[in-house]
Amino acid sequence: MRLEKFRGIIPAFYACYDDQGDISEARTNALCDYLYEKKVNGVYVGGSSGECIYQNLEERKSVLSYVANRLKGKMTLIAHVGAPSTRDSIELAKHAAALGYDALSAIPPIYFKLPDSSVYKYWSEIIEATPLDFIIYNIPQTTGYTLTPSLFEKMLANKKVIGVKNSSMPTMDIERFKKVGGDDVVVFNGPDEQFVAGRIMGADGGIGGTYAAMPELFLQADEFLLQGKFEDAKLIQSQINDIIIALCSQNGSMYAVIKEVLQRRGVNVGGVRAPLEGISEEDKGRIDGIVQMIDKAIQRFCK
Ligand SMILES: CC(=O)N[C@H](C=O)[C@@H](O)[C@H](O)[C@H](O)CO
Ligand SMILES: CC(=O)C(=O)O
Repeated sequence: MRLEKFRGIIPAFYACYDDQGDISEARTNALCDYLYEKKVNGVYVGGSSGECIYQNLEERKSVLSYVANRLKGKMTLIAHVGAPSTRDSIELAKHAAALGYDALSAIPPIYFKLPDSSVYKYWSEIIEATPLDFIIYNIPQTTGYTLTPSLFEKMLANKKVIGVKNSSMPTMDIERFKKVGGDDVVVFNGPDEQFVAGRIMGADGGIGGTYAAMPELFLQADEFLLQGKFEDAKLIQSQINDIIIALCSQNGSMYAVIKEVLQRRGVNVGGVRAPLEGISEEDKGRIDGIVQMIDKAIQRFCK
């Protein structure tokens, strides 16, 4: 029951900037409202997609506040509080707890290659700082650190650890983490390109960086799985993957392209922060095509 709210489709929330590149409360609210309207199950705030790595502590705190003010009580709120130092991570964690977030999450320490003992200590100190539940974020391709089932098991001895958001590519990792944790933990699929496979291998839900560009399609994929319509789920995943490949094939970074897609879908969240690159003139025309792909897929699959 306690874990029931950590299921379904949980978009990773994007950084919302004004035209000067500062965090925008109004644009953050607009993204909140759009996602609420789409009936997603929750949001994951301040992760990779939130450009957390390019924001200072005050900025990250204000984003957490704006989202909680707008969405608290309307959907599940997960705060990503991973930061370079344990000290800053704890400060973010306490802020999220005071705002009433449903759970915390954090990547392992980055930059220095630290041993498992340091990773364990880092996560444990964040967890001890607040009463909130905690979701480990395993994303080896960006952090360079791979969570093993044995460290996961060790972390699970702490009852506040409720699961893992797994972004490694093998779907077998999802199956292994689920095996270690059983029904008492939630495992989220990370790679959006294999959402359907991840769910079949045992993921309870998904947290993803492209969900907000096309929430209708991920909600429908999840629905097909719940109904046992695997052929339909496979078809929609294939269509989603064509769209993700297009999102990643422009001059601008994937997030810049997604923000332009959102703009065309009626939500202005500004651009991306450097060193992420913005879209080019040539990208603009091609992004029209991506929006058409999304619209066509919605027409085809979503009733
Ligand atoms: C490496 C990375 O950022 N992974 C995200 C989180 O798991 C995904 O949601 C991707 O944004 C998505 O799968 C697109 O490649
Ligand atoms: C899932 C994802 O992209 C994030 O961490 O924000």
